[in-house]
Amino acid sequence: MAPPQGSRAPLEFGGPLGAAALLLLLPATMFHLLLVARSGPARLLGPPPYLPGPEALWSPRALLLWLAWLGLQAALYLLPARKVAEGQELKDKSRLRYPINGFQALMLTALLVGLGVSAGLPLGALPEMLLPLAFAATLTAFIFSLFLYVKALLAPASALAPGGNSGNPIYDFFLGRELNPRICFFDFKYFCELRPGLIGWVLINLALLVQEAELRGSPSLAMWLVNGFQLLYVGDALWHEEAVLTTMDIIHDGFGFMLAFGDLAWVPFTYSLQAQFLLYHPQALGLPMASVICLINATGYYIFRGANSQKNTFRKNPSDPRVADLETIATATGRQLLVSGWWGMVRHPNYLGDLIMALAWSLPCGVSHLLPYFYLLYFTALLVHREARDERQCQQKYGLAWHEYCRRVPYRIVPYIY
Ligand SMILES: NC(=O)C1=CN([C@@H]2O[C@H](COP(=O)(O)OP(=O)(O)OC[C@H]3O[C@@H](n4cnc5c(N)ncnc54)[C@H](OP(=O)(O)O)[C@@H]3O)[C@@H](O)[C@H]2O)C=CC1
Ligand SMILES: CC(C)CCC[C@@H](C)[C@H]1CC=C2C3=C(CC[C@@]21C)[C@@]1(C)CC[C@H](O)C(C)(C)[C@@H]1CC3
Repeated sequence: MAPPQGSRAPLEFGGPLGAAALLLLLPATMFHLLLVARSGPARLLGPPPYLPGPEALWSPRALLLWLAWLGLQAALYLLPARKVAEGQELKDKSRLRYPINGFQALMLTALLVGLGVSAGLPLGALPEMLLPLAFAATLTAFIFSLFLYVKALLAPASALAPGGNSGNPIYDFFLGRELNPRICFFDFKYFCELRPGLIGWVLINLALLVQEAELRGSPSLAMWLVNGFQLLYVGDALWHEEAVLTTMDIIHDGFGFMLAFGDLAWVPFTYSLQAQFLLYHPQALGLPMASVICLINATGYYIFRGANSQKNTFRKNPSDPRVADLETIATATGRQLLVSGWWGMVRHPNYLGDLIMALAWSLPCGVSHLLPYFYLLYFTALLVHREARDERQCQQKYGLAWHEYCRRVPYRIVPYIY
């Protein structure tokens, strides 16, 4: 059994108490949002319209459907991949290998859903099952996180994450102990981060669009925009799948309840909130306003993609002609930091682009309700917190060079503001 490691790593999320609170608060928030989105007043800050009884949450059919979805995505993950990528170097100097077939999984899922619909599959009935499906996903996340916690007890010390090994079971269960839990080639964290939740999110959006068409004759322009923007975001993530290997979640965070619940339940059931809201609260959106919103989304996407691609290209090969002319700072680790281009504008240009897109996803829902702006509010808090965590890690990793970078690029996310 591996001894607890990293016990001196500073505790995050308010330590064990904070983690215990989040274990309850996160699922409660998700169910609150699901209930409020379909209620008339749709008040984000008001009480839920009713408290669902066990019969509204528990459905063997929904559980079966959810397990079948996970099974389908796992089977698609195991299909031959166009490429196998290597991850970052680990503590023991080894590198893990990852299949790059996420976009293929998205396409095959679309094909299967298309075939299902033409054979009579009632996709428009899915929105009625969101509550029991979310319950099944939450249950799965709890059980799966328990499995991950136990599995980590048998893992060698070198396989453990820097955080998540405090010795406090609740905290470690929440944060995740093992960095890259796997069975053979099947990497649980990498699979969950990009497949069932992200693809599930766009499928739920599509089902909401189909139900709107069934109810009102055709989908509204607002619904088309939300579906289109979020499909672009998910398609982009899967097209650039390899880039996820350099994100904080894969490199630094253990795999525990936070990510398991986040990936499997939170993403599909709360990120589809705008489409859920639109189904029950139709919005009239004119073409001029729709064009402005498209422009906002395109600007956000341009910054998000430009920044992420620039960093990934640079990390893979600093002499790549696309980044070779950029100014850099040398660090004691041998790695360099970009100090011009996107990364010379603010220290997290990719977060800025992501936030601008988040705004564009909410605007089609109008300004009469706060609820569709939940994603923007939550995401701002998540990214501000994430930026602070990354800042601490970079300070540790790069020391003086990081200070120099912060001096040269003083703003974190929004130029001249933050
Ligand atoms: N939709 C959602 O719910 C979420 C989306 N995201 C998105 O995921 C993406 C990845 O985010 P995340 O993993 O948090 O962070 P980043 O992709 O920004 O990665 C941060 C790392 O980048 C490297 N880095 C920082 N500054 C520089 C520089 N100047 N030059 C070169 N490398 C630098 C450092 O790692 P090193 O030096 O070791 O390479 C640092 O640890 C973002 O676009 C974010 O918006 C994130 C969370 C949730
Ligand atoms: C439930 C908690 C409050 C927090 C859970 C956070 C997770 C939902 C997010 C942590 C990092 C994420 C990323 C994406 C989705 C959300 C989670 C899992 C991402 C896959 C979205 C698509 C992007 O293009 C990306 C850059 C690949 C993202 C990577 C981080």
